[in-house]
Amino acid sequence: MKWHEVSISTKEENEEQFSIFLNTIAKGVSIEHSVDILKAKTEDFDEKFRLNPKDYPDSDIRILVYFDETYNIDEQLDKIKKFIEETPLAEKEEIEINTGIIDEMDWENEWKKYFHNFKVGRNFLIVPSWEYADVDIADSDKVIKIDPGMAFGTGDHATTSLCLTFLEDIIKPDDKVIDVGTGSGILSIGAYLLGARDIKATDIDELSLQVSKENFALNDCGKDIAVMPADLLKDETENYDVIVANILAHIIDDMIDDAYKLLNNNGRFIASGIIVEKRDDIIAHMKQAGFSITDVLEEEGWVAISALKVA
Ligand SMILES: C[S@@+](CC[C@H](N)C(=O)[O-])C[C@H]1O[C@@H](n2cnc3c(N)ncnc32)[C@H](O)[C@@H]1O
Repeated sequence: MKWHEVSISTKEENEEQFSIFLNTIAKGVSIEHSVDILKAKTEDFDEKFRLNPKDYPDSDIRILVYFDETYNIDEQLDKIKKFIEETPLAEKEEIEINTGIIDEMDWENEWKKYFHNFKVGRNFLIVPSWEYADVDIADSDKVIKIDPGMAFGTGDHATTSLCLTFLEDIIKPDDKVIDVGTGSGILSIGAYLLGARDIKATDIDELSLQVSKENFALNDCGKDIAVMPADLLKDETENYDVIVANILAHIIDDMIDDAYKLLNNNGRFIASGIIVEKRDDIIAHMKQAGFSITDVLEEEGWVAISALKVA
């Protein structure tokens, strides 16, 4: 099947608003950060960059939006333009939109060009499953094999790596953990490698649940991680030592009170996916719920918060 690809180049500050809106109208949305594109360009002399330099911004982000061929692309472009007109966005006049047609296989595999093994935190080594046989592994490496497919969570997005960094510091052997919005399952696998044993991975997205199960099997922890559909912590009844969630700020906001209720004393809520502009509101709500904020990390405009429940 052929696909319409719409590419939108814009400031990184606009990422959250665009991604929320575009996910409601398109079949697929992928966000490329200029740092990653430039890394790929210098590491691989990326062919695509040389073919289409104008598609690649020197700074900020490029959002790729996909509609299958049954869509009327002009109508979709009108919706995008209306959204831009009606939404307060940074440097609107600089937003650039291009369109093209591609084969399905292209966009399902496109991101693989940019995904190679890399280190996160002190000891995590993230390895794309298709590279595993060729990677040198040190004794100290905690290897997460991953094939995210179309789910979120290769580990190289700041929101994910900040969570892994926090998990490295806080997980204790046999901790009971819930990973809300598991995506590819990467955070649950990280928690497992750090010694957590009673782990639940949830998501509202069916595809993510399927992909995470595949990744748990790939990392030989399928038996130790329960996977289930759930909307945040709304129907959760068990108690946990660690709750980790990398979702957007307004969604994190909806789960703060439930997280506090469900955590054991001295338990931690690791919350990520928060743009820097929303940090203070989220921290204020966490404190109001009863949490002590012990650490806040920031990278590429994203914030992750480590909140402690003390009785
Ligand atoms: C940014 S991804 C994070 C994936 C992975 N945990 C990581 O850190 O890379 C957010 C995930 O949250 C899921 N999600 C969004 N809203 C949710 C909700 N209300 N309840 C549970 N999961 C949700 C999405 O489907 C997506 O898989």
